[in-house]
Amino acid sequence: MIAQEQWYKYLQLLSEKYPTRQSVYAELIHLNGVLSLPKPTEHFMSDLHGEYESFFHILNNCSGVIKEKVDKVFTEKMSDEEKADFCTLIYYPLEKLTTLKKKNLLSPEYYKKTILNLLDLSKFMSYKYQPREINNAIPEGYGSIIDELLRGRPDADYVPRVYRQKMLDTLISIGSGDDFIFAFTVLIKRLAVARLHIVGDFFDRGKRPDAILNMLMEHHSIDIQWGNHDVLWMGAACGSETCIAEVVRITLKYNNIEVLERGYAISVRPLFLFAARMYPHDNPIEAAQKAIAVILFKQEAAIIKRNPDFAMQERLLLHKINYKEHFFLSHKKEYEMQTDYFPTIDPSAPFSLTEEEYEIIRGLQSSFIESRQLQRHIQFLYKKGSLYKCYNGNLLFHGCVPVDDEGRFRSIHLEGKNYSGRAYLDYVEQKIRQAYFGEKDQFTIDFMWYLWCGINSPVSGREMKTFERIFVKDKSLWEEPSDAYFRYYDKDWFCEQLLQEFGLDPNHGHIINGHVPIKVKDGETPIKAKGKAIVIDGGFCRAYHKKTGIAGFTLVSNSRGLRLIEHRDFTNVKAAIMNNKDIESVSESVEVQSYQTTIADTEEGEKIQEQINDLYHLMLLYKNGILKPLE
Ligand SMILES: O=P(O)(O)OC[C@H]1O[C@](O)(COP(=O)(O)O)[C@@H](O)[C@@H]1O
Ligand SMILES: [Mn+2]
Repeated sequence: MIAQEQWYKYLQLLSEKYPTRQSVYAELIHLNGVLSLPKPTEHFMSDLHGEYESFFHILNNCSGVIKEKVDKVFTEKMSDEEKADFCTLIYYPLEKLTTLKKKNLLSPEYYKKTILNLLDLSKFMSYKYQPREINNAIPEGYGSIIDELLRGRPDADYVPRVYRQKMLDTLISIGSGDDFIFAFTVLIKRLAVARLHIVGDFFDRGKRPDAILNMLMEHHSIDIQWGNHDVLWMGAACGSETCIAEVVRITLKYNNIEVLERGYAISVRPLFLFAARMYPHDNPIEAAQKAIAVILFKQEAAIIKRNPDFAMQERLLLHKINYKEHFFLSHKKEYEMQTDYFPTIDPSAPFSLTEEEYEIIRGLQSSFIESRQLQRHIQFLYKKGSLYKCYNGNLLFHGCVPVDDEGRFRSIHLEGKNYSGRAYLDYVEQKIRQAYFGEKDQFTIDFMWYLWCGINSPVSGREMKTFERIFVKDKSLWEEPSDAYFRYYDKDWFCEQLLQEFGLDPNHGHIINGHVPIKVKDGETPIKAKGKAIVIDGGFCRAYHKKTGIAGFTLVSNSRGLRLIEHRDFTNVKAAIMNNKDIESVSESVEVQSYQTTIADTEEGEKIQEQINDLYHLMLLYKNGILKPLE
């Protein structure tokens, strides 16, 4: 009864928005039309790892999709060179126009020809959008004119052509050609990719994660699934000293101090000064790396000791170094070390931080907490991000869902309770949010570090061996045991079980992961379990190109199915602008449907269907005189 009253109240409210019969009819007709449009295109990428330049280009060329469309529309009209030139204009309009201006090549004819071409391309690409959406995709201020132009080609042979011709001539003669070209290029990019999903790992290894985030903060439609490197930086921004030490260590390892100092105004000078005194024989970067690594392992020990639930006692390591005879003792075996010089470790109390080490980490901690730019970026990750996402029938997450050796969801004991499967991921997500927005108790902050490197962490799924990788020569100790998940995601039944666990259709859904670089050069394929799972870590970052043999993937989901685009190496943005040098990309179908998916099949479609139902009932209330419409 109550529910019915509430619904009636809701319909009354709705009648304020649609006060007349005509307005209800119009909206019903519109929404039913929308349901039949093809599903908008989604792009998925992961593991960007600070690789700003190539990602910047890929975002501008929409993973190669713009070139494909240009090839289709202008096959006969343009030479290959002209097409490449036109594409560069769309990718980098401001830079391209400036170059042309310098060469005195910007004539009224150029503007006219270019705007007409942009118009043709926009029209071709807007077929699957409703007019309202196209309008929303046009940058503010240009809406009505671009909309008018899109309705018909100014040189077409029918009545309104004179009118449109005049519009075009005027906008060129008053000098707004540049503005319109720019607006068209924005529109084209928005039409090409209706939704962008980034399946984790923005940070570390590459030079400019900060620039990537700045760029994505302007994106019109994006969601993010956090990766282990993201959670590490989120933990650092929450003030976890251990996460901070690890962030600083990785940044130094890749010689990326600029990200901290210029990008985030976090000074590493005190650490460098301290390290130079402690390790006078090393170069400054190496000294600082060692100094921060020792701080890191001391702090990790404190976390491990106070959190038995993490079951990481095996990762207490500093007491296993024999400081006199210079070896590392593991399972009763002696291993040679990279260094025997540990001036900040007292062998009788190896886990204790020195006064100076305390000071350094405290100093870094306040810089991380006070960095406005870092906090802005982390808030963006929280706002647009989540641990996993169910979107249009697919399941997106960076790493894994912990399972046992038989592939059954493993039960994880934390804070006095057991969690498994989806409930475990929900618990983890809630903790990640609590660490930033809720009560910052010790466990919650420690857990952020655990999520970075623990075997039960859904974003890691590995037991990391950072200490061994830095200090022990024998690489057999570098191997990182990983969750059985990574052995099972190639099995159909396993993927089906996982999709079901998340309430998705096991026959049509896909699992989309990042995290594990796919060694394409060794014949490995990102397509697992006949396409039920797709692992899209193609190694955007340069440091990993050798490992994968390529330079990243984009997975594309459109109304006809799924395809995977494999990107090749990229020179740089300057060459792209000056010589029209695009990233080479090869595309492969993953799944081709005989039917076309429409908006009715998507999540947005479900919402629209609900709106239609409500409007239909409002219409009945008007018809039966229960509510009185305005005449
Ligand atoms: O290749 P690097 O930068 O030395 O890092 C190696 C470490 O990074 C990790 O691969 C984690 O990073 P990813 O999430 O990018 O795989 C660890 O498993 C490993 O210990
Ligand atoms: Mn990862």
